Amino acid sequence: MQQRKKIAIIVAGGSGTRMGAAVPKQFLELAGKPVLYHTIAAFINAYADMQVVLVVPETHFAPAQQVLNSFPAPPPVTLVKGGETRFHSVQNGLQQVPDNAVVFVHDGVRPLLTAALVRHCYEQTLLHGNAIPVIDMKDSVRETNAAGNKAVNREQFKIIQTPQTFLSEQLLPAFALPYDPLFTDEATVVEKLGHPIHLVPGEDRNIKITRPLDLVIAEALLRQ
Ligand SMILES: Nc1ccn([C@@H]2O[C@H](COP(=O)(O)OP(=O)(O)OP(=O)(O)O)[C@@H](O)[C@H]2O)c(=O)n1
Ligand SMILES: C[C@](O)(CO)[C@H](O)COP(=O)(O)O
Repeated sequence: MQQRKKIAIIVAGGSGTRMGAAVPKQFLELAGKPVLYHTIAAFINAYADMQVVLVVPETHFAPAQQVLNSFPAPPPVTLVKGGETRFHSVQNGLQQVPDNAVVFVHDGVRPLLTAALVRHCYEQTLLHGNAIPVIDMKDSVRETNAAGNKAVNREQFKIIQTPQTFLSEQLLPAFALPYDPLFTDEATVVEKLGHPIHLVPGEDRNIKITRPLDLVIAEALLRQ
């Protein structure tokens, strides 16, 4: 199968409101290194020819550069400024993407993904055009509405993770669409252009660090 350029857009342009820390959560320490260090390392360890586009708030270029300087060798990373929402941060990152690439879009605050997941997403994208990692729901689920609530069959639902991975010819035109607040991930945007979305198994450990408890869980998982 023909190989393609590999570009990881790591979105870390948020402010971490729900974490409530003094600095955005992507710069907090996790097992002795910033969260972002672990995330970048997972991608560059997956493929020798991986190129990373790191999207950070314009106000945080200096701490982002410090993270990059802490690698044993300079990593292949381009810094790009974040946007108003996650969608706009992805749009900014996409400006660095060449044609004929496989593009991974990953939350900077999911530092525990494995290189195996990155490689599986790449291979599945070559076969299916995209690959979206998902895990099963563990809890019971109810739908709420104005009238009250009702149980739903959880087998019909999946929890969506990143890296959401696409051929560049699917992702680039999709992000020319006007912003819609329902675009909470890339699959939703690409689906809007009519592309079927190919789900692949995600990883339980690939949590999104959102609140203080998530950092405690991530630390425990890293020390396993
Ligand atoms: N304008 C934005 C908003 C979010 N993100 C990134 O998208 C990922 C997932 O977003 P989320 O967990 O919601 O991060 P925050 O927006 O920082 O958190 P909060 O919603 O609590 O403020 C994070 O890596 C975050 O940095 C981004 O690049 N640009
Ligand atoms: C992209 C994502 O991580 C998939 O689960 C999620 O949609 C991000 O949501 P957030 O509201 O930006 O945290």
